[in-house]
Amino acid sequence: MLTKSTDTTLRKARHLMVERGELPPPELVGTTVLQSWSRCLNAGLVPIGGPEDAPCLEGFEFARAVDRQRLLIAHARPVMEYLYSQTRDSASMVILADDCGVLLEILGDADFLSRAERVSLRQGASWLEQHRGTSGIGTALAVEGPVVVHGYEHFLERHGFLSCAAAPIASPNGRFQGVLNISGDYRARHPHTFGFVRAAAQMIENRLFNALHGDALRLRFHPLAEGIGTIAEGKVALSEDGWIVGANQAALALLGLNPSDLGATPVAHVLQVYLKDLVHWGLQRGREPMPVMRHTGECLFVRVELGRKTFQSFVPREPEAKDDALSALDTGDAQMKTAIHKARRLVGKSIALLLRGESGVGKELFANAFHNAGLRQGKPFVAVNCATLPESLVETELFGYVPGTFTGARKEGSPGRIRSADGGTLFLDEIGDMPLAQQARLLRVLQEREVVPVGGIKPMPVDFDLVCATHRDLKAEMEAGRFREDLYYRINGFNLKLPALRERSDFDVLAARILQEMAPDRNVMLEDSIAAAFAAYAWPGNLRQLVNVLRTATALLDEGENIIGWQHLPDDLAEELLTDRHTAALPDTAENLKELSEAAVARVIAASRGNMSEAARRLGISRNTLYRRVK
Ligand SMILES: Nc1ncnc2c1ncn2[C@@H]1O[C@H](COP(=O)(O)OP(=O)(O)OP(=O)(O)O)[C@@H](O)[C@H]1O
Repeated sequence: MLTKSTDTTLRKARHLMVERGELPPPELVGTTVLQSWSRCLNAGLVPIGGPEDAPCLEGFEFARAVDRQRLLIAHARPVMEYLYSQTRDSASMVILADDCGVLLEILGDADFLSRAERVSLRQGASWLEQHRGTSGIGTALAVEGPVVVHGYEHFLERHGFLSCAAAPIASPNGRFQGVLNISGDYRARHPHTFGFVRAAAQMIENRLFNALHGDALRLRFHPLAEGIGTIAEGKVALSEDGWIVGANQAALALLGLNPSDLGATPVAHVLQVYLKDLVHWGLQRGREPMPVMRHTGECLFVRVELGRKTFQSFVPREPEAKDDALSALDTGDAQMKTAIHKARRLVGKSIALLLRGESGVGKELFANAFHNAGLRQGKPFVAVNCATLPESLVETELFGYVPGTFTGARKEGSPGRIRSADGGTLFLDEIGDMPLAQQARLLRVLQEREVVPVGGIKPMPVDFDLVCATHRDLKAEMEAGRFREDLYYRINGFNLKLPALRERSDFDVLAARILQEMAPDRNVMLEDSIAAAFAAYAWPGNLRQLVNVLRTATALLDEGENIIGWQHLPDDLAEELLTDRHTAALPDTAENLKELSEAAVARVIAASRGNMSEAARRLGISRNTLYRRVK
């Protein structure tokens, strides 16, 4: 608290106190100083003369005091060094004292330090009011707030050459842990010192808070959204089950709590909000402040900061056998497993996901599963194929338009696909095919999180998770100048490559699962020779091609029939399969070729339903040769 006295009134006030032993009237000296003088007189201190016999810790006792405040010292030291660098050569010193007023650390100019030494401003000395009268450190501890004590406001006459600015440092548990103080020659008093000290004390408090609660879920709040991040913001740390375990002074005041309430108050007792809602908000909205009502009816704006512990305890950890939408895509292939595992870790983190992979590998299905595995499940999943949109329509389709923008447009305008994804997930398939002009516009949307519809001027806020997909090499597209570099980095928060079907090791399980989904009551299976041919086939159209083939074959099954044979396959595919031309990765050793050719012969015989003449014809060899081969 700043004092109000001038030199003249202060001289009068001191005269009354020193000469007559009376407390001066409040108009002569500030209340803080007056009350401090009163405490000093009550403690039996005499303002003039008197021996310098106040306590000073030394040796083991001082070492113990330092040890008790190791954390405070470690976090205060860098801040003190910064303060000192700002006040160097100004006949002053920066002091850290503990909660008992014992000076722990001192940085200062050599000349001033020796003057200060003479009045016991040295390590180990206690500067509690009852020991050394009114002073920055002692009075800040007594009033539990920041103070300036200037010149002869100090109770003891011999401290009159000092000007002190001090601010208490609260611990992350809401109690006072120490004091930061700058003392200098009173003639060199600088008006900014007080603000400096208060800000520095808060820096130390923040460092302590983060050191103790950095892993926990933290809330930063203020009655005004703009107040978050300022010196006046409240800050609390929550335990994994939602109890308030740490708070700064502002938080205690804003929530009407005492330090003893910490560890004994669930957040839901002071704020009308559930823990899970705070976590969901943090996951979905990041730094955006959440309006939350106090039980007393006032509104606070709360920024949720999710620490490491939050992710471990609130967000389901990556269970291997998790039953979510992504797990449905796991049919045993190691590459897919890895992709699913990685994607699951990204769920709910608002990181733009870029899916790479050949056409038809299931990128859209994967994106949809990613959406459904997260907290945006139930919100829109909007897929846009950038390759199939006519260039002239890309803009209006994506960004929407305002009424009356062009002839033939809908009277009421259109929100566009991006705004339709608000709250959910936007999936931009074949992003590599988006025209350059629209890339620039999309980039703005992603940066600003706002859409300006075609023909409009008013930006509309949007909130969505972004998943993009491409079968193109976007880096090559960038180098060729067809894809914007800045957009590439925006959409590529994390990229995942989905394997081509021919690279997958789980063909049989995958095919069986697709058949099961297509005809849940029929137990449809592939004839063995077909299963073998399918497993070896290159599947240029990937899952899309496989799904189509299986759907057609299932449709061609007679009633009561449940085995898909060669007759259920389209001719062109059967031929491809039989000629082996498109089989995947042919092994190159003679032995493997022999095995392969035997397998092919066996397949053709099976496809010919054991009819050797037909098999020989299909293979282009005589019946006798065929018989020799199969002997
Ligand atoms: N695991 C799966 N199970 C069943 N069907 C699947 C699976 N994966 C993909 N499909 C089907 O394959 C087809 C192609 O999938 P999708 O459209 O997701 O692939 P894509 O890679 O996005 O294709 P493109 O890049 O050419 O648009 C879809 O009909 C989809 O339903």
